[in-house]
Amino acid sequence: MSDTPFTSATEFRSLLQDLPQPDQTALDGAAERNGQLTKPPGALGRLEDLAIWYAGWRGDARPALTAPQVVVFAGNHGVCAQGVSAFPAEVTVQMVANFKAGGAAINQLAHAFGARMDVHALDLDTPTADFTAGPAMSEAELVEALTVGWDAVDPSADLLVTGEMGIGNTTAAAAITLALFGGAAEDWVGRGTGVDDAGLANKARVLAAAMEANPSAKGDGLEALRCVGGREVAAMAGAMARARVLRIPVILDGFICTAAAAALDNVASGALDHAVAGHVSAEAAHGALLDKLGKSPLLSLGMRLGEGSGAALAIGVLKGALACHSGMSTFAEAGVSDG
Ligand SMILES: Cc1cc2ncn([C@H]3O[C@H](COP(=O)(O)O)[C@@H](O)[C@H]3O)c2cc1C
Ligand SMILES: O=C(O)c1cccnc1
Repeated sequence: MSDTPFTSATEFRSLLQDLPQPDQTALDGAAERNGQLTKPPGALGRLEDLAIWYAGWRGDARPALTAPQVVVFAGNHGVCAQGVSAFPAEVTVQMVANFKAGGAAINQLAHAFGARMDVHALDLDTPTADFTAGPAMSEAELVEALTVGWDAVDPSADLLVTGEMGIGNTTAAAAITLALFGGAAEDWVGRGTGVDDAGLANKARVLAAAMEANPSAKGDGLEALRCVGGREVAAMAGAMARARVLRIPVILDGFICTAAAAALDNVASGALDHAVAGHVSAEAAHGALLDKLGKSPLLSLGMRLGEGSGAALAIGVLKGALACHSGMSTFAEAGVSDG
């Protein structure tokens, strides 16, 4: 039995209307400390903003980052019947076994940056319905997936990365972004695991059919998650919302993770204030999506993997920012002239 504070999409929606804010005293204290550290003002660039942002959410002007959590959610997609991926759907369950055995990129990156990693496979034997014909999920299925995500967050974590594995999910993510931001299907599709030009055109066709079959997805984050998303995508949204309630900062990963985040932002503007963009992936529309959300990526490495991999790398950047912020001496402590 979960003690999740929502049992319906409506309750989840209203929970998002009343989210905690960062601690102003910690923000002020961190900004003041930042101004006293032994470096020219602003010389650590965005690392300074990152450290102050993190301090605000943690309620501590001089915080440490010692317990990052990476959670990878996996789901299967009925829309794979439309030939949207370069890989077969059985890769999803095979990769879950690989995650559990420690053999995937995200295992290595989580380990490299000192993060605990958890894997949650969501009903892999029952793919969501093909959303070119109607909603991918019922409301009960959506709530179940949001709940898995909500419950996956360790309350004692001090940073969250959500990752995903789900063959077909760049199509689901593109359908969510098309539903929320409009434009042409071609604006939001990308090559995912590596489809060719014909595959790209097919994905655009699938998106057009998805919008036709799911009018309620347009302009509504939760309906978009339900109708054209997927279980692992909804679970990421649930986990990010839980992190906000616990004031655990989040690093966003690639296109799919950011599409899940966009659904939350659509329901409640400001719902992503506790999140930074870890990287911009090579998936065609990720940069545009980050622009829509007003997020500037920390890294740009041409990655297009998902699994939380780009965000996991950015844990290193945030750790560096906090090592400087919390560990450096002030001008007074070091006896350095402050100009
Ligand atoms: C071996 C393998 C490992 C992966 N890890 C993440 N993805 C990524 O690729 C999938 C999305 O691309 P598409 O929409 O084209 O299917 C997702 O599972 C995503 O996490 C992988 C894909 C493969 C093949
Ligand atoms: O941007 C991503 O997260 C991504 C891109 C391609 C394939 N899988 C994930």
